[in-house]
Amino acid sequence: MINSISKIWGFENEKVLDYMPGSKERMELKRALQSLKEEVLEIPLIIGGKEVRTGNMGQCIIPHNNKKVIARYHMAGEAEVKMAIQSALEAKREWEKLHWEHRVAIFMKAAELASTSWRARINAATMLCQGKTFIQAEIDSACEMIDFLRYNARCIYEIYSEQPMSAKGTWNRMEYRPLEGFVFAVSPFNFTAIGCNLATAPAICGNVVLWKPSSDAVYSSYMVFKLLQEAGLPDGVINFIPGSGGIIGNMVLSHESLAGVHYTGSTEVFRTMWKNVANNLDKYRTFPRLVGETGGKDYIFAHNSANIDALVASMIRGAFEYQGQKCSAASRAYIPRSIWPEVKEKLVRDIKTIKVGDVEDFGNFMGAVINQKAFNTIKGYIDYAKESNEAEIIIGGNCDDSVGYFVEPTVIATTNPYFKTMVEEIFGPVITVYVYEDEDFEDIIKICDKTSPYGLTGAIFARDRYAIAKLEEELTHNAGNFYINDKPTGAVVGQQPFGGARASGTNDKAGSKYNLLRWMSPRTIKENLNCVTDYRYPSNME
Ligand SMILES: NC(=O)c1ccc[n+]([C@@H]2O[C@H](COP(=O)([O-])OP(=O)(O)OC[C@H]3O[C@@H](n4cnc5c(N)ncnc54)[C@H](O)[C@@H]3O)[C@@H](O)[C@H]2O)c1
Ligand SMILES: N[C@@H](CCC=O)C(=O)O
Repeated sequence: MINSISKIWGFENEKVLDYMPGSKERMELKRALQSLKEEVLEIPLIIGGKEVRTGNMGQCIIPHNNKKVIARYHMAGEAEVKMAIQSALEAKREWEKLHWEHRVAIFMKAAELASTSWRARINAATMLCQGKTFIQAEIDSACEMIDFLRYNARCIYEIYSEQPMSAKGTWNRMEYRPLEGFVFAVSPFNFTAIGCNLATAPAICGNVVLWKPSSDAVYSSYMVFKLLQEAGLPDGVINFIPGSGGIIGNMVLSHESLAGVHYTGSTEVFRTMWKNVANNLDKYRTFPRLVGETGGKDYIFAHNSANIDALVASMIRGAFEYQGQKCSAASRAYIPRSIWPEVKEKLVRDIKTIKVGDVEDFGNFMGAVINQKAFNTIKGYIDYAKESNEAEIIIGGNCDDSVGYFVEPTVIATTNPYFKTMVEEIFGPVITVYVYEDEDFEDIIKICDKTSPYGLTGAIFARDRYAIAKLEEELTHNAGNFYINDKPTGAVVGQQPFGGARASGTNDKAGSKYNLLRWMSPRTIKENLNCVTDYRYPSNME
């Protein structure tokens, strides 16, 4: 329908299903888990819609059952990267001309599939591949992914509807062109939804994409890719190229047609990519857009007026859900001395009840961490605290990688507000508490602000409104997502646009208009309806 302007109506977040015993969703999920484990999948690259096999293989294992291989995947090398760029640029010709309604319809269809017939399979894949409990998979690979797809469609409609004013005798229009070239989407292991959004947000704007998923999330990312194909994504619009980040990154970032990087992952890798782009700057046809959402050292700051039960529940959920492997995870806390004894007692009492184990047992609150490297890093931080005379382990601290990469939920208390585990991102189930004297409240806010280089999420707990106002004002720049009397995790698409600044990234707010605008290059078109036919001004006329 070329001669129409379609409206995309309101947006509602996908409902989080509760998986009660005996429920339909629980039975479907159990069946999907069983069926996925029965085969060892062989995952090809997908370039121009065709399966490509290189024979250079990686493997996908289950984090909580680390001898169990669920897939082997082919890794891209130089030839495949070249092929993927060529196929993307070929697909671009038709894709960018396709009327936006047809483009958007594909992603709305993908959301519908993810909400219905694909829900159990993608959630099961996320549980096995990334070690998520059913509820953590549900909020990620079902709800957040569906929300990203639907909300982006809605935002496209709103952006395209924004048109400039026109003075009498002229007609001004804004055309929201896709970028010239291709976009490189590079995703982290920890959210299936983020991988989907990194690849599809530029594509919904009319761009073509090379998608390199994390080696620890190839399995679930491949399922997402198959879902997009079923939804009707044309060949070559997104090309799926798992493999080594360094090898693929170096080749892609030095290509003249690189138009943008859509990245989520560690700060260190984003810095490497940015430097790589800077070194290649003279080659590019256009300045590439660099969008990167990176690490965090997220905090909970309590005032002595805080509701202690709410504080404790948020510390536990914020620090230990998905084993602390969220960029938003609470990993440092500032607690006033006057309430610490009660906070500590309740924290220890509740953490003792946390069940850690195989995520297929729906009674477990936590599973294993993603891989051996992460296990070793997290254990290293815990060992460091155990050996320090500035810290003590309040609860937890044991690690066991014999069956899966299990780390107990761990609370460290330190006497040094700049202790290593108060500063560095750990990305595991470890939170460090600094107990401050109540009268030092204002000084400690300043310390909280400058302790870590990151600026992603932060949560404050207080009932005193002056304290809330003070914290909100003083901590303006150290969190892009700031929570009052809530945990610092669990942002919802359309409700709390997500992202942070400082070392946490470019803060382009994933799943929002701000992000989508980065994948568009607007063209302003002025048409004169009443042409000037004489160069002279009226005052020049004799
Ligand atoms: N701010 C956010 O929204 C957000 C969300 C999720 C995760 N994260 C961050 O991601 C990190 C955890 O994820 P991870 O362990 O998968 O991150 P990572 O940095 O190890 O990897 C991210 C991606 O970069 C790729 N990569 C590695 N080297 C590369 C190179 N030289 N060139 C191009 N690509 C390269 C990896 O293969 C992977 O696909 C944490 O730091 C976390 O805070 C941030
Ligand atoms: N958006 C997610 C975190 C994504 C990073 O890992 C949250 O708000 O918890």
